[in-house]
Amino acid sequence: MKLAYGDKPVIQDLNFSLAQGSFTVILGENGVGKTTLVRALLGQLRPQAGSIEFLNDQEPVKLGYVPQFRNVDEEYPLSIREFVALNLYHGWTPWLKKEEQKRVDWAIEQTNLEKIATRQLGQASGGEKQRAYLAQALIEHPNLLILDESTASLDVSMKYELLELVARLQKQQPLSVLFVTHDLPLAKQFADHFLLMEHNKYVTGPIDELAVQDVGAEHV
Ligand SMILES: Nc1ncnc2c1ncn2[C@@H]1O[C@H](COP(=O)(O)OP(=O)(O)OP(=O)(O)O)[C@@H](O)[C@H]1O
Repeated sequence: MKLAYGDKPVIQDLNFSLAQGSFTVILGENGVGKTTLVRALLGQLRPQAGSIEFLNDQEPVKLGYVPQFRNVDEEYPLSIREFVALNLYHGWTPWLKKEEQKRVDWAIEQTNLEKIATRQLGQASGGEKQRAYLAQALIEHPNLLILDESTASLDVSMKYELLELVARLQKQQPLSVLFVTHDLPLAKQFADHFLLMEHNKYVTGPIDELAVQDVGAEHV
C-alpha cells in the first residue's frame, strides 16, 4: 500500500496484516506516518496504490477511535454522560431510546465513570477525560479499536489504568486493538504484536521479538 499527501509520499510498500483479536502496537519516529496510516484505516485518506481490506468473516468491521489527548475547556458544557452519548444523537430527537441509554450505561460502566457521569467533562482529570473518549469510542461496540497516542501526556498510573481497561475489554469480547505510541515499556506490557515503521522499511512480529535497540532512544 502507498499513502501520500498529493505528490508527497509518506508510506511506500507497506504490507501488513492485523490478526483478529490481537493487540498490536505501532511504533516509529516522529513523522514516519503512523497517524497517516490511522487516517487511512479510518477512511479519511485513500491509498494511492494498494488497498486496505477488512477480512472479518463473522461480522463487518466496526471501528472505534480514541484520539490523542486534547485538553477540553473547563467550561465545556456537556456532562461526561452527555459527551459519551454524543454520537447517538441523530436528527431532531433530543432524547435517546431505551436501547441507546443501555449502551451509554454499559460504556460508562466499562470505563469506571459511573460515579462521575454527571460531572462536566471540563472538570474531569486528564485520565477521566481520556476514559470518556474511550467510552465514546465503545458506544457502537467496535471490534477494532484504534488508539492514536491516546496515553501521551497522561501520568504513568493513568496510562496503565487506561490500557488495563482496554486489555480487559479485548479479552472479554472479540476486539482487536491498534495502539500508536512512543512508549516502549507500555507497548511491551500490553501488546502482543508490533509494527515498527521506519522511512520505507516496516518490521512486524510478536512483541517479544521487538528489541529496544530497534526502536531507538526516543521511545524509551
Ligand atoms: N495533511 C497533510 N498534508 C501534507 N503532509 C502531511 C499532512 N499530514 C501529515 N503530513 C506529513 O506526513 C508525514 C507523516 O506524518 P504523520 O502525522 O503521519 O507522522 P507520525 O508518524 O504520526 O508522527 P508523530 O509521531 O510526530 O505524530 C509528515 O512528514 C507530515 O508532515
